[in-house]
Parts: sequence; C-alpha cells; structure tokens
Amino acid sequence: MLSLPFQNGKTAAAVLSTAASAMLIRSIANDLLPNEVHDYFSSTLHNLSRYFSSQLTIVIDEFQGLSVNKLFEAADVYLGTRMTPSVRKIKVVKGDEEKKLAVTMDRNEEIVDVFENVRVKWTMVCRQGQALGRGNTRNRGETPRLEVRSYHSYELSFNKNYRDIVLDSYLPYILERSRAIKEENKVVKLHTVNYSNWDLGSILLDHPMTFQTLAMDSELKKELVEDLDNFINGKDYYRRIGKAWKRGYLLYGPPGTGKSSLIAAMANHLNYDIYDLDLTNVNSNSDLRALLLAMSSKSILVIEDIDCMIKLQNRDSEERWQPHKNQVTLSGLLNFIDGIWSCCGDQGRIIVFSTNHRDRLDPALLRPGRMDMHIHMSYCTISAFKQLALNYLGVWQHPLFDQVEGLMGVVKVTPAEVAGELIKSKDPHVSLQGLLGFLHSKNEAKPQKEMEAEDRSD
Ligand SMILES: Nc1ncnc2c1ncn2[C@@H]1O[C@H](COP(=O)(O)OP(=O)(O)OP(=O)(O)O)[C@@H](O)[C@H]1O
Ligand SMILES: [Mg+2]
Repeated sequence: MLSLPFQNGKTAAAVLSTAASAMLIRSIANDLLPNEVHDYFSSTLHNLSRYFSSQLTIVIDEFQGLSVNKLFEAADVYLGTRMTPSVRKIKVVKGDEEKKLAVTMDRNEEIVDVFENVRVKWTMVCRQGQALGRGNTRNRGETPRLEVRSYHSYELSFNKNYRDIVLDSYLPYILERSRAIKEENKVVKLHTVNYSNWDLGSILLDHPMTFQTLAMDSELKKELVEDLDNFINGKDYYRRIGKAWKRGYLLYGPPGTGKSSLIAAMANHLNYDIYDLDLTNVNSNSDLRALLLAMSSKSILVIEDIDCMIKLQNRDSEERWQPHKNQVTLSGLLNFIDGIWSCCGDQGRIIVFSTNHRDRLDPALLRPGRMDMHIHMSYCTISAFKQLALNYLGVWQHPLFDQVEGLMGVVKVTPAEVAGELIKSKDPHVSLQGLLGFLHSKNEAKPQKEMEAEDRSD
C-alpha cells in the first residue's frame, strides 16, 4: 500500500471525496508509477471516488434529437427567476412575444436552489458534440445531416438520497412554474384575418385599457371580473359537469360607451389574445372551421356589431351555420362554434358579441343560456364620470362635480364624449368648465320629441 505524503499528514483515502485532491494524486502517480500500475491505480481511485461520492448529477441537454428539450427550456425560464448574487454573468434577451426581459445564466455559472429543504446546484455547461443539423430541417426537402456543433446543458447536482424528490417533485414543479411564468409574461395579441388567403395575421395588442381605468358601473365591473376569474380557474369544474370550457358575453349599448374598450380590458386582465372576426367575409363552413381551429388556446373570439353583420331572414334554419352570405342566424353560428370548440376540452374559450341594438338581435340568441352574461354599457353615469375624471384629471372630487352630476341626470352623454371634453385641458377647473359647456349645449339641442317624452313621464 502506497501512502502519499500530504501537508497535514492525511492519507490519500482520507481525502478521496474532494475532486481537487484526486487530481493531485493522479498527477503525482503519473510521475512516479509505471503505466500498468498507474492505470490500475487511477481506475481504482476513480471507482472509489464514485463509490464514496454522495452526489448525483442529472444532465439536461438543450436538444433531444431535433427537438428542443422541454425540460431544458423550462429550467432556463425558471432559473431566470432564481438568480443569486453569486452569479457573475447573465444573458438577457427580449422577444416580441414577451412583456419583460428574459434573464438566463451564462455558461459555467452556478445557481444554488433549495426545494423542500433539499439543496441543489445548477451549472450551465457548453459541450461540443455530433448532432443532427437543426438548421437544415427548416428548409423542407433537405435531409438533416450529422454535424459537430456546440450545445448547452444544465447539470443539476444534489445529494443522492434526494433522487426521488428531485425527479418526482422538483422537476415537475419547474415545468409548472415555467409555464406560469411564461403565461404572465405573454403579450396579448390582436389577430385579424386576411380573408383572401385565410392567413391569421397578428399584431401585439397594446391597448392600455384595464379594469382600473374603464368607466362603468362599479357593481357590474366587479361582477364581470369575478365571472372572468371563475371562468379561467374553472377548468376542472367544467370537466366535472361535462360542459365545454367556454363562456359567452354579449355587450350592448350605444356607440362610444366603451364596448371595444371593455374587450381590451378583458384581454389584458386574462392575458388572452383577441381574434377579431368579420363575419361578412366568411363565406363557408370550412373557412370558419379553419379559423376556429387555428385560434391559439387562450383567446377571445370577438364578433363586433353583430346586428350589422347578419340579416335575420332565416330564423327557421337556426340550428346550422349557413354559409350563404347574410342568411345566417347568430344562434346558428353559435351552435356551429360550440360544435367545434366542444372537441377542444382543455382550452378555455371566450366569445364576445357586441351590438348597438340588442332589440334587433335574433331572439334565439337572447334566450337564457345562449350568452352567459349580457352586459349593458350605458350612457355615462355619475360613477363612470368620476372614474373618467380620475383617469384624465387625477381628481376624485371637485366643486364643479355637483353641476356636472345635475346635468348628467337630464342629458344623455357617452363616456367617449365626456372623455373627449376632459382631455382638452390638464387643469381640472378649465376641463370641467369645458365639459359643463358641452353638456349645456347638448341639453339645449335636445330634440323636441325627447323633451315631450320627458315631460309626459314627469
Ligand atoms: N366606459 C369607458 N371608460 C373609459 N373610456 C371610455 C369608455 N367608453 C368610451 N371611452 C373612450 O372612448 C373611446 C371610444 O370608446 P369605444 O370604442 O370603446 O366605444 P364602443 O362602445 O366600442 O363604440 P362603438 O359602438 O362605436 O364601437 C375609447 O377609446 C375611450 O377612450
Ligand atoms: Mg366598438
């Protein structure tokens, strides 16, 4: 038995657990021993060090064959939120699809994470290896070739005893967390349809309207937000009761009362994309089916101004979507959409119809149960006015409010009109005087008929 001298008198076996010492022993053995003895010595040493090591390392490669390893992707997203001060180099990227910057660790950096009291260490490494060329696969028709290229891997090390916790709980937790992080970071898109080739074009929806700034009856707003929250959290509920996971909202009210603004607030609240469908351009079942199937999973299908789109001549054939222009009932359309959506059970779908004239709609659509919630966007109320004054002027109260409220009781004015006046000056007094002038002139211009009707009702 060979005992190698160490500074503090320990033998080689006593320091096997540290990798640095093992390397030192190997280099001394290299110099002192004949080849065979050296080989024997180093393989025994290697086995011993493996035997004594309490660590297990999981390697998570960037690619699996030609596809991206989902676990690698998830780790990338998750670790971006776990950066510690010990990390010296990070990478930052910003994609079109994300709201925030995405942070990832650079190669050879380490992050220590703790999960259910288990301490794990993540290291990002860069390797070279033979792999199928991914670049080629994008050009259809070319066969992928084996090529040498570098790729990234995460190495996840931890105490062997915790193997089950890491594999069964920690890694699934990372997959789930990364999904949630991506969801929060997703930008809302507005999709429009190019009807000539049925391409779904999309632009980022950068509409600033939120439920905080939307002026509408506060009770109704609260009820709607709760309804939306219940809906998005209701996947299991819908499954249990055997209903397709979908919800329909009918928004009605005069022009300028905030119907389109409300749709933007809904999309921003839910982080759902909007698909804006112009029914006058849809000519066949298969067109509509293709569009519905191409919609991304978390999305709102919007059909605005439905009363203008469809002439209600064909009430008999309510049960089917009729592809002949202007011969369709809305509830027939709804049935058609329901049929297609009912096979996509794990995706929450929302449909919103808007109209200026609820009274002109197909009565079948207005029956209970067809659209889940009917939302009336009304002329400006006092509470809506106060919300607008807060948005535009930053004031909750003002001496001129009483006069505004008095006039609003007798003049029908839309939130859009009020907003149009309030935006004219940042000075609350000037702005409110302007609004009062506007309300007075509107009152004076009231049509005779309307005044007579008011007199009769008094
Ligand atoms: N309830 C509201 N809260 C805040 N702003 C509003 C509201 N209603 C209207 N506005 C303002 O007026 C503008 C026009 O409103 P919007 O397009 O949402 O009305 P609409 O009901 O969809 O009208 P239309 O029936 O003509 O489509 C909005 O961009 C917004 O600035
Ligand atoms: Mg609108």
